[in-house]
Amino acid sequence: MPLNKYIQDGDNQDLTNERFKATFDTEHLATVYHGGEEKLKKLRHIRNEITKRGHLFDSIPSAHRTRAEKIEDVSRKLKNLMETVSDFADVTDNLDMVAIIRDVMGVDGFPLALHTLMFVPTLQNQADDEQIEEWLMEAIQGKIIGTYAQTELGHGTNLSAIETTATFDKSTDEFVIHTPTTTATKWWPGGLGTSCTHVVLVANLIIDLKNYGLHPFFVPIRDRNTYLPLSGISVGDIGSKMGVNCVDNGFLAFVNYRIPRRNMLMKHSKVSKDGSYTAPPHPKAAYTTMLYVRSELILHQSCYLAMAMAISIRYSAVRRQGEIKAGTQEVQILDYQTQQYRLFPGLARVFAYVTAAATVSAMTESCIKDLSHGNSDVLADLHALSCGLKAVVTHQASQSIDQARQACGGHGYSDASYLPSLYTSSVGACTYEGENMVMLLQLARYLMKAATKKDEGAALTPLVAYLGGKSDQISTGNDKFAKLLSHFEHIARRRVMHAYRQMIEEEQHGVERDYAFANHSVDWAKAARAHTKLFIANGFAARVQTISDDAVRDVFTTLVELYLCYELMEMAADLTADGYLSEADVQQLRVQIYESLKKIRPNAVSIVDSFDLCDRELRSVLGRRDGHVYENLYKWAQLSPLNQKNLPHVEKYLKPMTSKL
Ligand SMILES: Cc1cc2nc3c(=O)[nH]c(=O)nc-3n(C[C@H](O)[C@H](O)[C@H](O)COP(=O)(O)OP(=O)(O)OC[C@H]3O[C@@H](n4cnc5c(N)ncnc54)[C@H](O)[C@@H]3O)c2cc1C
Repeated sequence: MPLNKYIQDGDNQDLTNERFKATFDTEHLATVYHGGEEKLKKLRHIRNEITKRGHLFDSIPSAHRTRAEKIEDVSRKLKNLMETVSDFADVTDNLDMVAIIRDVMGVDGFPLALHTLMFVPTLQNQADDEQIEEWLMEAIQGKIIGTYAQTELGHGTNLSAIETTATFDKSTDEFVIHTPTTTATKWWPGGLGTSCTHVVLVANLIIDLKNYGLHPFFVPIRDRNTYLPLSGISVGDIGSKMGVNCVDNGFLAFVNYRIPRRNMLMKHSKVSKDGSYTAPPHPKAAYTTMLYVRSELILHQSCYLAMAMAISIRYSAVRRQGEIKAGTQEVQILDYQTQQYRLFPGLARVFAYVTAAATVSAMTESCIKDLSHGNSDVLADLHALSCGLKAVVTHQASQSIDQARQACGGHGYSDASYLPSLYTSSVGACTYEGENMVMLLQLARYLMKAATKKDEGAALTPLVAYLGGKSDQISTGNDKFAKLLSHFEHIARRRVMHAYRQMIEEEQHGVERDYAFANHSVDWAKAARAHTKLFIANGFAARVQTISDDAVRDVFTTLVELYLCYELMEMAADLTADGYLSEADVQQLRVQIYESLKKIRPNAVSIVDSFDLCDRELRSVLGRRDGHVYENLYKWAQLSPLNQKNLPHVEKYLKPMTSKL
């Protein structure tokens, strides 16, 4: 019995040969990747149930549809899904729902994406018990469809400049919602364009002319029967975008629109009938939704990257192009070291990010529990970390996906590969949920405080304890990765303290701290990246110890080795600066990368098989399990609507040019 369980008769022979090379049991790696036997079993059960339901599929690939048709297709599947999903899955289990949505909807989004990802979680975390009782079930059942409306035309990042107002009118016990200027128009919320009946609106709370800052409000915007905008509301779609075009991102403006006082989400802050305001117990209590969403985002990114790796690595085993020595047989492109160097670091990142997502999700859950008991000790650490992870993971995942696309040559550029959708969906996340550079600078401010503490000899929390270490103490312990991890610590410490010292020096010359920080923000952003990479690297390396299967642990160890060396080489200049490592040491790291590529090569296809992604989910002609790429690319092209007869552009413009009649 071959160790790779994805072999079937009739498959492309090159792919089958690859699968026979596996040194580990793909079932065992799939179990590790999916977080345990039970989870893998459940995922497969769900997939089988979806397979039985034809009304959850598309008959024509999405790439051949117009934007309106795509939105219609995903909406049909969504309605069908909502009617049956509870028969085969636990709708409150987030992992189940992520898998189902990815399978049925794909990665270009759907009108209720923000409803699931932001609207419902915001109600869960920020509505009080009575409000939850009133709205949550209807929201979960899709009787209320919502989104999260925060960004305005004029301001996204700078929340303090958000202009929309919610002014309390004591006489009627209502809030009056108003859009005072064009720039105050809400812009971007997913699903707002055509689909939502409600929004969680982020607006300035005004009581007796005093502005209490931004607060969330539950606001109906469309009639649930007619779908017409309610009086006082202007709403619509903002048009097509680089990607995620199955989401109808929208605009929204209000003219003195009234909602009851009790429509302010009041779990944390409250306004009573007489207009008195109660502040939240912890000023950042509402951050928990953000933490939750960011941990989800990291998980989504790891899935997108896993899909891109499965597509590009399988295709690279099927595709033959060129010869290593002239006159010999054309080689599988996966045999080129350059191809491996392009793809395998991305493969290692998949496992690194899955591990980081699981860790940060557990930390978030425990932080939310602590907060409910009034303990907010870890919130600052976790919030800062989540900013860094969001920025580093979305950026690197999208970079690796684009590398995967380029590594597939011309066919990678075709929508038939699904790589363009994966890239545009992944790269969008560099902007939403906190623009990446701004996220890094938020983490940098936390690191600045930590560096100050270190300077003052004060105690450091565990996540920044490395700042107190010394760079001349390269670990010589037995742990395989200890030395590499001490290099990560060195880089993070060096970058943080370098940015800090530059800033302090300016301060000593009379520059105010805010300006001194801003003048060194590039260095601070680099410090934030290094801090985040250290966290990911530590978690990934530690994960190896938890794997009991020897063969899987060997594969995992090689992936960790590649990950650590590759990320270190991306920051190589920091390693040789100040004589920390010699050129020869750095060359050794480079050699270790090439060795890891060689070790991964025979297992590459089996590793991506172990992601256990089915063809329906992958939506990629290049990434098909059976490897029959060429005949199916031909079939895919036949479905193009441009292959119809008598196209208007030909009839109206081209024929008159070419016709001799
Ligand atoms: C696909 C997609 C979906 C979205 N969905 C939603 C949604 O559902 N709901 C919603 O409310 N919003 C949504 N948004 C909006 C998104 O949250 C904002 O675009 C994002 O917060 C960035 O804000 P901005 O567009 O105003 O960019 P800006 O803040 O104007 O950023 C522009 C540039 O300025 C830089 N910059 C800004 N401030 C600073 C600073 N302090 N220091 C240094 N550099 C700075 C940034 O780094 C960036 O390079 C979505 C956006 C996209 C692309």
